[in-house]
Amino acid sequence: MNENVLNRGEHPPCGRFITFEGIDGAGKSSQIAAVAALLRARGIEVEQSREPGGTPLGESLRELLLHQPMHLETEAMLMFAARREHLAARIEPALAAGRWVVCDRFSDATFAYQVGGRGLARDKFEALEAWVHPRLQPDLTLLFDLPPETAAARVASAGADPDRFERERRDFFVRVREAYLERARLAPQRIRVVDADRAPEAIRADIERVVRETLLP
Ligand SMILES: Nc1ncnc2c1ncn2[C@@H]1O[C@H](COP(=O)(O)OP(=O)(O)O)[C@@H](O)[C@H]1O
Ligand SMILES: Cc1cn([C@H]2C[C@H](O)[C@@H](COP(=O)(O)OP(=O)(O)O)O2)c(=O)[nH]c1=O
Repeated sequence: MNENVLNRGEHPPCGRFITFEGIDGAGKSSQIAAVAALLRARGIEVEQSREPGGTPLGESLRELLLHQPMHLETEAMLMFAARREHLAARIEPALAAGRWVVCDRFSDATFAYQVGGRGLARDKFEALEAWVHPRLQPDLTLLFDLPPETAAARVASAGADPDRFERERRDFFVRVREAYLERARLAPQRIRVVDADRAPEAIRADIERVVRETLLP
């Protein structure tokens, strides 16, 4: 038998999936670009995306989610509807083709914001997660952790019009932060807590080290 055929068949291409999480103002955005640049410099093909969003339909749902008042369960289902589309149209095809996906938020955000922050029943979250991605989880999640006061000051000094989530009070973000940390305790191998209450350079060095140690040969 032809050796090339055997070698090709043994290892189908499969990219890695990295997500970034944290309360609003944690400082994810610029660090995502840095991680994507680090990977590209290694010759890895990277797709950068975000949730809610990442597809034309997902971006339309994002507009509604960020600005339109709605029932909590509607909010949770629309987050997962956008995610279903994102998985089908972008994440799964990219990973299957060997590309890496670097994404600003995924289901840990629904656990933190809708379950932790707003009080969605856990079994409803678990049912939606099991429906939309029964097997897939990120290979690595970087959780940017910092006090809500610091994050709120950053959001305020950025000066943009706050959306429906950014307008929430301190106690909401205290609960969101606690729910993220709870999820990290449940999945310590996958979710790495990053101290985000530091200068951007220190955070960047930390997350580049974690990405190197966990995912790069
Ligand atoms: N480590 C940091 N220290 C101080 N300010 C920061 C830091 N990281 C980001 N910022 C600023 O805080 C604001 C929110 O950052 P951003 O990356 O948009 O957060 P996120 O995407 O997590 O909501 C921006 O104005 C950004 O310039
Ligand atoms: C993905 C996701 C986001 N969100 C919220 C968190 C954020 O406040 C908002 C948008 O996230 P994000 O894109 O991080 O906002 P920004 O770029 O303005 O920092 O959506 C949820 O409540 N549940 C979810 O499942």
